[in-house]
Amino acid sequence: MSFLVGTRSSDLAMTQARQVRDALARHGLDAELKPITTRGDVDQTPLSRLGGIGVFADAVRTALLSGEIDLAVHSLKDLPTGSAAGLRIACVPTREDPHDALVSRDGIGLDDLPDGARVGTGSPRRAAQVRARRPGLVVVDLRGNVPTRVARVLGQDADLDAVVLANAGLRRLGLADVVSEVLDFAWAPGQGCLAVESKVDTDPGLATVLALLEDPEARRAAAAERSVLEGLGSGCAAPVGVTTDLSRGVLTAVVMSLDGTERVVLETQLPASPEGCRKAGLGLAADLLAAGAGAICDLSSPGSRQ
Ligand SMILES: NCc1[nH]cc(CCC(=O)O)c1CC(=O)O
Repeated sequence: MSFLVGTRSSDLAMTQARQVRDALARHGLDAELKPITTRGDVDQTPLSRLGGIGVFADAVRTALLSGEIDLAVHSLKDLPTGSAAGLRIACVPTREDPHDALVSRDGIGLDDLPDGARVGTGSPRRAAQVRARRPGLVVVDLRGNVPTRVARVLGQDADLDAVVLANAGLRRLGLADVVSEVLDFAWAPGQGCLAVESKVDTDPGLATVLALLEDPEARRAAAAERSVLEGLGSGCAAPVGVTTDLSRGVLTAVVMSLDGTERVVLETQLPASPEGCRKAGLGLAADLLAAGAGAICDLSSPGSRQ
C-alpha cells in the first residue's frame, strides 16, 4: 500500500514533502507526492489583504478530509492556530533554523546597506523589524515563492537591494549560499517547523511511523509560539515575533507597531509538556494585551505572518 503525501505545489512545499516521504521510506512505508494548488499560490494579492490565515492550508486540508491524500505537509507557520475538525498534527519533525535571513548583493549586512536602499518583504513583522533597525531603508512589499524573491535581488532584472526571507526555506532549497546575514529578529511563530497533518482516524501503521518522526522539542516550541498568536487573536497582519530558548526554557514575544517605533516585549518560563507550553503562551499573550500591545497595532486584522 502506498500513501499519498499532499502539499502545495511550490518548490519549497514539494521539497518539504519529499523529506517527509523519504523519512517514511526509511521506516519501510511507501509514499508518493501529490501537489495541490492553493489560492495563496494563484492569487498575487498582498497577503495582508488576501486574508492570510489559512490561505495556503485550506485546499490541502480539504484534500486530506476527502481522502484524496493521506498526509498533508505544511510549513507550520502557515497553519491557522485553531484545530481543524477530524484532523490532527500527527508529528512536528526536527526544526530547521527559525531565524530570518537577509539576501543582498555582495554579502552586505543589514547595518551596512546605504540609506535609501530598497528591502523587500511581504511580512508586516519583518517590515517593522527592518524599520526599527534601519529607519532610512525603504521597505517594499513582496510576494512570490522563495526563488522568485531571491531573483528580485540576484537575478537578471533585479530591482531590490535586499530581501528578508526565512533561513529555513533557503536552506531546505539548497540556497544557503545566497544568505548575507542571519538576522537576530524575533521570528514568526512556528517558523522553521513542519507540521505533518493526518486524519484523526488515519491508518494505524502510518500513525506509528509518524510518531517516530516527532521531535518533542520542536513540538513544545511550536505549541508555545502558536499559542501566543492564538491568545492575541491574531491572523496576523499584526507584527508579532517570538523566540524560544529551550535550553533556558524561556519564550519571548514581541508586538511591534508597523513603523517599528514602538514595541512591547515580555517573556515567560516554559514547562515540560506541550499543553503546559500552550498555556504559558496564552498567558504571555494576555500579559502583552494588558501591557498595551493592542494599542500599538491592529491585532485583529487578517493577513500574513510570514
Ligand atoms: N509564508 C511563506 C513561507 N512559509 C514557510 C516559509 C519558509 C519555511 C519556514 O518558515 O518554515 C515561507 C517563506 C518565507 O517566509 O520566507
